[in-house]
Amino acid sequence: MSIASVALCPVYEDYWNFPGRVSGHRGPWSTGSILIYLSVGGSVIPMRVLESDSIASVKLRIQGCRGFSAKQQKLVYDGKELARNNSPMRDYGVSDGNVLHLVVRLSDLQAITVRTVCGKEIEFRVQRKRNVRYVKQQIAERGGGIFDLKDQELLCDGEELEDQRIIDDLCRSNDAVIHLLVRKSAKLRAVPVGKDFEVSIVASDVEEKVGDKVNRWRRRSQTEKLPIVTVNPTPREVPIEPLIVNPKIVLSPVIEQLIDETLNGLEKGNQPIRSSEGSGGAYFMQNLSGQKYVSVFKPVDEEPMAVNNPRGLPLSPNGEGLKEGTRVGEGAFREVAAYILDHPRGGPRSTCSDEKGFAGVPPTVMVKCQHSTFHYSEGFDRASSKFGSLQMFMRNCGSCEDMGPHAFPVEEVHKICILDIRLANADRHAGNILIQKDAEGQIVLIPIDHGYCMPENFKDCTFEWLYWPQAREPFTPDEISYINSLDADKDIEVLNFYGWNMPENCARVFRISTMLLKKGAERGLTPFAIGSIMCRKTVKEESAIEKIVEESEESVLPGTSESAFLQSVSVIMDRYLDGLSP
Ligand SMILES: Nc1ncnc2c1ncn2[C@@H]1O[C@H](COP(=O)(O)OP(=O)(O)OP(=O)(O)O)[C@@H](O)[C@H]1O
Repeated sequence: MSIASVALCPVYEDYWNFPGRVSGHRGPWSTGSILIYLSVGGSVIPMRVLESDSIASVKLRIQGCRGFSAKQQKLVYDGKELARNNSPMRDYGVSDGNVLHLVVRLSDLQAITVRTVCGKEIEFRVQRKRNVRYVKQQIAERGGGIFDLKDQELLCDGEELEDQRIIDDLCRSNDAVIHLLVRKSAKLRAVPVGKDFEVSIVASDVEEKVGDKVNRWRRRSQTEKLPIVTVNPTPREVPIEPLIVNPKIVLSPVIEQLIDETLNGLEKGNQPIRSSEGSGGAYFMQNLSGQKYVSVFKPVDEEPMAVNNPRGLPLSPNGEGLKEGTRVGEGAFREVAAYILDHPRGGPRSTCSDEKGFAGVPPTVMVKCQHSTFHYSEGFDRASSKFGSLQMFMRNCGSCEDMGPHAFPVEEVHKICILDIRLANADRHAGNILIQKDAEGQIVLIPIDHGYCMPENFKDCTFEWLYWPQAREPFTPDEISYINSLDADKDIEVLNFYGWNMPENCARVFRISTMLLKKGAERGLTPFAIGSIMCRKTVKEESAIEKIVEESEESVLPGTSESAFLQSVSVIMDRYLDGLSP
């Protein structure tokens, strides 16, 4: 966006009120003071900063003035995310008069915790736009039928909350304690905790009943027969169907069910709901009853800087994505590739298997989908379907952004470290790991959002877990044996079979990442040590792996085959790693 076009947009008066502002002219500002423009939601906010200000401090100032939590902000300049919080603005080339795009990730979901007196918890998240009745339905459903809908009463300040009351209004305007009464012998109490509220049951005999019912419900769902999907048996237009490029591919039952349930919801008229989080378009797809999200659809044309991006990000000038070495429109392939390559412990799964992968990437498939609620910059085009990734919606009680890492089990962190190192993930922030609790209350981490995996270079590799203590623990023998079983060449073939012919540069990065993971694990290096080799400390300072690649490039003659080049990388990498050992 040019300054000329900025002038046509409404300008907020906040400029005059920004803390730290002394007067209207540049004079009083110390050297390095620049005026930038924040473009957010169709408005432009001028802001004076220092070139030496870190990204984190700029985000904090935005938080102070606009109220958006720094953690929920994403700043984009010149088509790139300013992802390294400790780096100064100048390292990203931001200078006087530049326009930065601010994407705010507002949480769509309100976390609710129902806790029994015995400490058992039922956790779920509801969309903020939902009403009190919906919350009651969820409590009834999650409680395995113990809290009948008709028995529940939600109270606030002694007043009964009507079923139509919207959750967002309730949580925003009320700091008071909310009580949920169950007209049997149980009483629940909800207390606001930060932006969430926590509901606890005040009753003595509930726990056992909840356990029984939940178990019975689980048994029932396990024995339910999976519906068989028929993929467009007639030429009639269906709202969603899988994209299968290789006729040898047989969809696994879990993928069939995912598509089928999404189709049922669409055919019933349950609209996709656009997430207010994220820098691209992501839609929560509902099931038949409209009571549950079953999947998340991310259309390729709504990716950041793609033509129909709903977050107002400008078009990419050269086709490069928000992260270095990625391409706009390829995010969906990468999402699917991460699921395919997340092999179970026993090795790659067959196409019709739905065995869970080592890291637990949710089942993901490429689909073609049509709906008028999707974003079209130039109006809905009835004739066109959108292509994109469809991923199973994973029940969760928040993301790692909402919680300190200390409670995460080491093996849960390690499985994500292994995935990210292999795939040279350029977007592993804490919001991209969901938290679930299993039947025993143990934390399970779910990696999502793999649209920036397998880039063409290592420049933007970022791993949130690098700062977590678990990453400094050594790999277990089990993990090492999984790492030993990995084979980058075979993985590339597998992706080829699924129709993704990985570009040469991406394949090179992928092979080198796998090589580093294997060599590092063999030498007893921790995920932290290996991850540190892959990540830059600052925007400008090259990582060790980049230097290894550079040295290898210089050491081979032009026209050298890829395998000879990789051989050279292997030798230089060995030398580097041996130098690290005590
Ligand atoms: N499989 C999933 N199950 C449950 N929720 C999901 C799933 N995938 C994405 N989400 C949620 O959907 C919202 C949008 O997802 P998306 O990955 O686009 O956002 P994001 O991680 O914030 O993106 P970005 O990295 O661009 O900031 C987030 O709230 C995310 O937690």
